[in-house]
Amino acid sequence: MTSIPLMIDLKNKKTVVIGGGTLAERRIRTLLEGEASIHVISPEIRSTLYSFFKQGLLQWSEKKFVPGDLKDAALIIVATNDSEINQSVVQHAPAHAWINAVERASDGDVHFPSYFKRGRLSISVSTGGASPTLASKIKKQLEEQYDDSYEAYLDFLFEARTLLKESSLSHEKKKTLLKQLVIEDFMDTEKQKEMLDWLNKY
Ligand SMILES: C[C@@]1(CC(=O)O)C2=NC(=C\c3[nH]c(c(CCC(=O)O)c3CC(=O)O)Cc3[nH]c(c(CC(=O)O)c3CCC(=O)O)/C=C3\N/C(=C\2)[C@@H](CCC(=O)O)[C@]3(C)CC(=O)O)/[C@H]1CCC(=O)O
Ligand SMILES: NC(=O)c1ccc[n+]([C@@H]2O[C@H](COP(=O)([O-])OP(=O)(O)OC[C@H]3O[C@@H](n4cnc5c(N)ncnc54)[C@H](O)[C@@H]3O)[C@@H](O)[C@H]2O)c1
Repeated sequence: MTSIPLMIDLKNKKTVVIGGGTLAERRIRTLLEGEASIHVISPEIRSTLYSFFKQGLLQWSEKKFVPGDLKDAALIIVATNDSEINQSVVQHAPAHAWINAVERASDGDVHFPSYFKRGRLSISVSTGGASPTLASKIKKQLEEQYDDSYEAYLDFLFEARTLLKESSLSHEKKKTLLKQLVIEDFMDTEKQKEMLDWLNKY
């Protein structure tokens, strides 16, 4: 399988999760960050998922999977501990839907990478299924390199870039400044303020 990384906005997109165990919970935690509309189909669900259900964060149908459950799904997470059921879900998935198959990734077409966020900065790591453990290890190393301070720095870069785009500065000057913002030491909040004040004049 050849995959490409893609950032996706799942807000209000119908996501059907078949199964309510450990793996379903891991996927649902990620999906909740993306504000997806989540519908869990499973005769039993873990207590954490039950509390999400009680808080109104997801819908839950307390029953076994039937093919009609997949109607209108944009994304389907196949996460039961029964291989035959998992295969049946994949077989009945509508052609338009994306599938994440936790038991055997190659049965689906979407992978979940290891990732972390620092505000607007997202860093994700995938090993193409070779070693999720290595992906997790690399992520931890990058988490140290790109620490919490990057959140504020990214907010600054966003604001500065927005001001630059709207400014009357020449195209060449804009290009030079965009490069300088990441080459020079603009992690310093004093320097950030000076730059924003300067940009606000143009
Ligand atoms: C990153 C992370 C995100 C997450 O799952 O949320 C993730 N797996 C994590 C952990 C982990 N998973 C497994 C172990 C046990 C040790 C080992 O095997 O190494 C550990 C280690 C642990 O638990 O710490 C076992 C395992 N994983 C997969 C299979 C099935 C298969 O290979 O087909 C099996 C065997 C199942 C079995 O035993 O039967 C498949 C996948 N796991 C993926 C992601 C996708 C590929 C990512 C990549 O390309 O690197 C993919 C394809 C799933 C998908 O996206 O659909 C998360 C790290 C969280 C973090 O960031 O800390
Ligand atoms: N991708 C990964 O990283 C990874 C890691 C470990 C395990 N796995 C695989 O993921 C699968 C799920 O593991 P788990 O630990 O979440 O299992 P689990 O036992 O915690 O949960 C299984 C869930 O499936 C539900 N279920 C069973 N039959 C069903 C049916 N007919 N319809 C709807 N729901 C049904 C159960 O009610 C339960 O909620 C296993 O097959 C395992 O091999 C994947």
